[in-house]
Amino acid sequence: MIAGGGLTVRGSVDAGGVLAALTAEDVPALLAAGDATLWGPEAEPEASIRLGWLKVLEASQQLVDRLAKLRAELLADGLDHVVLAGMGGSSLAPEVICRTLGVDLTVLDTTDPGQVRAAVSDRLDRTVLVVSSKSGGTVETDSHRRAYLDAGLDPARQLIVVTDPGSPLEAAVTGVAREVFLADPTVGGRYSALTAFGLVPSALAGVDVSELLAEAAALHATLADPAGPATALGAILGAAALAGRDKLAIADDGSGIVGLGDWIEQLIAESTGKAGVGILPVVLESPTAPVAGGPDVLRCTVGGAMSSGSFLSGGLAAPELSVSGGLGAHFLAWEFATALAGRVLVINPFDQPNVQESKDNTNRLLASGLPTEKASSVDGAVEVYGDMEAFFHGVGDDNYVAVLAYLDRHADADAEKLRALIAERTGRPVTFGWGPRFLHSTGQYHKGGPAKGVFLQITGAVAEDLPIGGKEYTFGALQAAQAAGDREALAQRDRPVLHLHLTDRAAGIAQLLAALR
Ligand SMILES: O=P(O)(O)OC[C@H]1O[C@](O)(CO)[C@@H](O)[C@@H]1O
Repeated sequence: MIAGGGLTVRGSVDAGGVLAALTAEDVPALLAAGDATLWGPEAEPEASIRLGWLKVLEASQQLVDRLAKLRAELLADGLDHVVLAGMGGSSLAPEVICRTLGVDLTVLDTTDPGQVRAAVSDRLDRTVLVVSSKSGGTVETDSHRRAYLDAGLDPARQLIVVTDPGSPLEAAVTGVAREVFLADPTVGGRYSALTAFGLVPSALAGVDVSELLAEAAALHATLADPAGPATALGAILGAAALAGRDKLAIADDGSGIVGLGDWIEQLIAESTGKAGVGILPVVLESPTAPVAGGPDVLRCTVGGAMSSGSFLSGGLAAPELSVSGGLGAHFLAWEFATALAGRVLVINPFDQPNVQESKDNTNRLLASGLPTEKASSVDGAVEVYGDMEAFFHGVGDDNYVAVLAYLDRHADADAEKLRALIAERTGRPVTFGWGPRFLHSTGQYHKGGPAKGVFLQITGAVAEDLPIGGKEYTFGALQAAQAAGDREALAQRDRPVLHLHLTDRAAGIAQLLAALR
């Protein structure tokens, strides 16, 4: 057990060799000091502009008063419903923070027309829209902003923007939005939890972010120590992956932190899944949910005060890793550990070289139109493009299955139950991702990580489409092009993809669940 800075890491994995090597080369201290050479010469140019998360806490602390003042002004104006439009690293942290503290925040990270329509028509007159995008060029986020403006949102009163200086979004909203927060450009999206990207939406929704920053500061003081908990975590992740335990099953053990697994998933999958290696996070519904897989899985519990020995039965009966502490400490520790694991795996943890492929395919399909495909078979509300039996029979002992659901994560929430059922049926680790959200997370790993994935893509009929102001395509067309674009990207890599289209979403999901049971 290693404890310090408000975080405790317990692990039964033999990480001694990796830890000794990291210590001998002084890596924890060098990383804490922001040394950009740690990932080799090829990664150095990117790393040299991506280590700002190690020294951002002071600047973040200075945001606290400004945010409190702005929140008070918004409330005085009758704006008490905060909506966050942002993908991946630009929304996952605020979602965890607000859910954990029971603060109401609507997160929009989808192109599903029904889900976007439901958000836009919910309390519009009381809504403050926070549009968060580092690059300022992410199509989903740009489309959300357009949808709200189309619906009549007054930007001078109701629009707040978080972006990097000089982005096209900054140019588009300066003088238009109520307030623009310019973030630190030396912090990449998935490392931005403790910057303006994590803090602005959370504080405006009503979270006192000081506590989060204090927890992170306490952990920060331990980073350079080779005996510190964040280094232990990084050494365990790296050593396990080197030894073939490259799936990280994550379950919350009842700590009250809600959704941390989804944030960790993006951080680890997008940071490590490249050059044919990587760690695949498998987010479980609970410690007793089926994990599946064998010695390739590292079982981890996060967030709680319960010790690993507390688990007597179920999926994570004997977690080999458990991490407990406050949310601020978790954020910084996992970021540090991921950067260390990147060094151990000899990859650049700050780029996402394969995310662009699906985006390029999407753009091409939006311009040229979707290919016409004919269903191989139709069963009730499910159109099958491929061979379902062959797909499931083809799942081998070294595969993982990724369920990719381009659906409404609220209205079609039952689709998530497919994960555990498919894990039980195939005996292999199964991930579940909502499209297009996962494209900014595990999507990098699917294309850049080990070629071991088999992919079940699910799309659904659109009852009522939604136009996007200033664009020739609708949300429905964008969603369909994203799904088709990702199918192409996977097929180009010879990965098996089975596409199911639900002509009636509720009936189709119920049918799939019944078939798997
Ligand atoms: O903040 P942005 O630039 O809109 O990007 C959103 C997300 O998309 C990615 O850049 C790539 O998928 C993520 O790393 C990032 O968090």
